[in-house]
Amino acid sequence: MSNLLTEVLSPQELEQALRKIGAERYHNRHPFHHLLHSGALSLGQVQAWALNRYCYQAAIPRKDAALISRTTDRNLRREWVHRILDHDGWNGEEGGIDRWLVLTESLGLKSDYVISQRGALPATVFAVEAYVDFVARHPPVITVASCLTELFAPDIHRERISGMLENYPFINESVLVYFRRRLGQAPRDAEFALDYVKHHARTLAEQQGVLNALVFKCNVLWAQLDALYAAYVSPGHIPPGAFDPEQPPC
Ligand SMILES: O=C(O)c1cc(C(=O)O)c2c(n1)C(=O)C(=O)c1cc(C(=O)O)[nH]c1-2
Repeated sequence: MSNLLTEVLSPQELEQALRKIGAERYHNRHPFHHLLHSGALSLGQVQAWALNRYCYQAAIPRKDAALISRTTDRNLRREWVHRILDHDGWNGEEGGIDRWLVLTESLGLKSDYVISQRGALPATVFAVEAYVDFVARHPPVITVASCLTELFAPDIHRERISGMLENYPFINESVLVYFRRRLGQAPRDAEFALDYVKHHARTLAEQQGVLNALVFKCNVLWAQLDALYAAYVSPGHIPPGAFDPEQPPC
């Protein structure tokens, strides 16, 4: 939960409060990302990150469909639908999920295994499903706000592209094409979402809900990295059935 509001904020003040949450809680601050971007991880640890992160990618179109199902606003539906197509692909063009599978394949993971999500950590599955469930249960003004983490994504994507290219022999440009594409998509999506929230969250309750939604979403992202850290960095307890770099899946 974010700090409790005592009075209605202007749209500019609401934006400032949202940006403050991102500055404090976005997952660019997580130690796992610092290890990932600085080249400190082994191939097995990078594989674990990529295959767990696949679960997030695969859930994004489902949560966007849940959002669309809840809105009576045609303009919002029309604007939002491209997000699903960006991930799933459209008209013969590959989407973000295909690009993610290029990344996991080039790290040596079979797509069937990645898509099955069999090797995912329990906490990844819970966090990702919590996001889909949150969006299905809340009204659009709140759920649009939950994707505002994307305001902060381009910086981390840029850092990831340059850090991983520089620091890992098994990473090259073609592997990171997913993130290059998101550099154009995320700012467009985030700008629309921010504008929508600033115009539609007018009451104290709505504004509080919007701030809480962004905190919730930062927690969804943070919890995934906590789980990766605990399983693959320290103390290194890999849950039963989860991907084990020492015993690659057959
Ligand atoms: O690599 C990242 O750190 C990162 C973060 C986020 C985010 O902030 O939720 C997204 C993405 N990537 C991403 O690639 C993506 O497609 C995406 C969609 C959404 C969303 O909430 O709708 N977030 C994100």
